Amino acid sequence: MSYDFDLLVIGAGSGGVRCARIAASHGARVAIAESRHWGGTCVNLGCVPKKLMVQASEYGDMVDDSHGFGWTSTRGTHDWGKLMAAKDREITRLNGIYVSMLEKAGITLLTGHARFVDGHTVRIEPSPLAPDEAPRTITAERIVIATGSTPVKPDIPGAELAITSDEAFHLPQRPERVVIIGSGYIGLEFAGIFAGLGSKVDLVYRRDLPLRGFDEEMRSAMAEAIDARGITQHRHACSTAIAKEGADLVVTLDNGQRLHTDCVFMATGRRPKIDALGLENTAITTADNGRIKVDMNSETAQPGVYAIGDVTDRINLTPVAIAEGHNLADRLFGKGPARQWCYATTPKAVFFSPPLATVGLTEEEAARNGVVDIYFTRFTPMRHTLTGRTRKTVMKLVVDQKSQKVVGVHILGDDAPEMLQGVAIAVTAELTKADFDRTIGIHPTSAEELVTMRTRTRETPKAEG
Ligand SMILES: Cc1cc2nc3c(=O)[nH]c(=O)nc-3n(C[C@H](O)[C@H](O)[C@H](O)COP(=O)(O)OP(=O)(O)OC[C@H]3O[C@@H](n4cnc5c(N)ncnc54)[C@H](O)[C@@H]3O)c2cc1C
Ligand SMILES: NC(=O)c1ccc[n+]([C@@H]2O[C@H](COP(=O)([O-])OP(=O)(O)OC[C@H]3O[C@@H](n4cnc5c(N)ncnc54)[C@H](O)[C@@H]3O)[C@@H](O)[C@H]2O)c1
Repeated sequence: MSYDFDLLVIGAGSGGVRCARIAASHGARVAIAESRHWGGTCVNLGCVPKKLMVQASEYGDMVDDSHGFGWTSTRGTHDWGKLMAAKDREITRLNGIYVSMLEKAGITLLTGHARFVDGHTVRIEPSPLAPDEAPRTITAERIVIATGSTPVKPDIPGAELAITSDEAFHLPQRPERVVIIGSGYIGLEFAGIFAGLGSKVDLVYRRDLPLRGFDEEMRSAMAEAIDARGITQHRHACSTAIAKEGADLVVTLDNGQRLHTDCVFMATGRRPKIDALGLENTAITTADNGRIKVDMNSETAQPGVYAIGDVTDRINLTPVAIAEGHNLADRLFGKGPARQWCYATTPKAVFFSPPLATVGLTEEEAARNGVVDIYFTRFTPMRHTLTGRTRKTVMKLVVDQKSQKVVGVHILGDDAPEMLQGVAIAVTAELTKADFDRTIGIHPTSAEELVTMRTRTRETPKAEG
């Protein structure tokens, strides 16, 4: 049987674009379908605009901090419209780069919503990106689903009055008051953005500390950093309803509190995007949350159809989607060995101000494997000795006592993600505390603390069970 293409990729986000480009570089005839925006979530509604907004939110504090160094400038006011326009211009530029990069690679661009007709056939239907495009039917020997994920809101009365991160990138003006529900990545990052730009922020979450799943001690340090940023935390609280009262939105919490606000922001997670994908016309199976089930090779239950990135709900980060797409294309079309990655040491960063960056195991996870040596330090970074700002840097090395391997590194503080990328190489290479110790520091930096923590802070016994 002859097909129109060797490979059809559905979704031109982080994973799909890399998969298509690598497959084309191996000589495959490739098409890629995109229904909404070239570059996907990361470029349009995720990492890139978020990081630009985080950076925007840090200038006010920097102006204040400069006074400690003799400057006399004052903050002035922030122009939200100007920031949004600048961000949109940059995203439009990136959209163009993605399109030309794909075209230069000889990939056929199909603008529209893809829906499976069968395991080798897909119908491309008109979508917001191309409402007037005529529908087409495409066949491909292999198909990769890289359709990403989409925000979810809890099913409470008035949920339709709340926004998610999708809308937060296009608000016509900055809300003076924001209630953010959820204290994961998105909740914290936007709490930091709005607080830094001058909004009054209430952060509502269900547990005693933010960032479930992160190292407990770092979660506590983050809770202190959130306080230091002037954000009000409502712990052990769940929103039960949202209502409009006059000009205000009112969020009712299960502890009886009522929070008056201008904007309610649900940062309560995302779900895999499989809407109208026609999976029922294939043998593909999904889990309860819509995650497409795949095997170790990213292949679905439909032979020849694969899934990568957020739609598989494994590690939902851009570099992981890229790695999955690259590896799959190498395996399907490459001549040599496929490029491999170490997923166990995927570094992660939460772009709060200050940011938190982490690689490897938490203390709690490491203790399940055996006795752990902890090296912990908390200090005022040099800059803030003059600014007077209450902003600590916290660093933690988690060392497996028996092997002396550094199995986890956690940093909360200015530039933590920039510091951590290099350390992630050391953790991936399974280096020991002695390797850290024989590395000379760079002085004067915060990062030098990573190689100068001489005295063990404590020993954590092996966890039972
Ligand atoms: C607010 C926010 C901030 C984030 N910040 C970071 C960060 O700082 N660092 C980080 O590593 N990760 C971050 N992420 C996560 C990151 O964006 C995702 O993990 C990554 O984009 C996943 O890539 P993907 O290829 O799986 O899907 P996506 O990038 O979501 O791409 C999927 C594409 O498929 C298209 N599509 C969907 N269905 C169809 C269809 N039927 N037909 C055609 N096209 C379709 C979509 O329009 C989309 O363009 C962030 C996410 C959010 C929401
Ligand atoms: N810096 C980054 O790398 C970055 C930034 C943003 C997003 N992401 C990726 O995108 C994913 C999604 O981000 P996210 O912040 O939406 O998800 P998340 O899973 O990080 O956080 C969601 C939070 O909402 C809470 N929650 C869920 N249902 C709730 C409810 N009904 N009421 C109250 N709270 C509820 C959860 O307990 C959790 O703390 C992340 O897991 C991450 O993989 C990464």
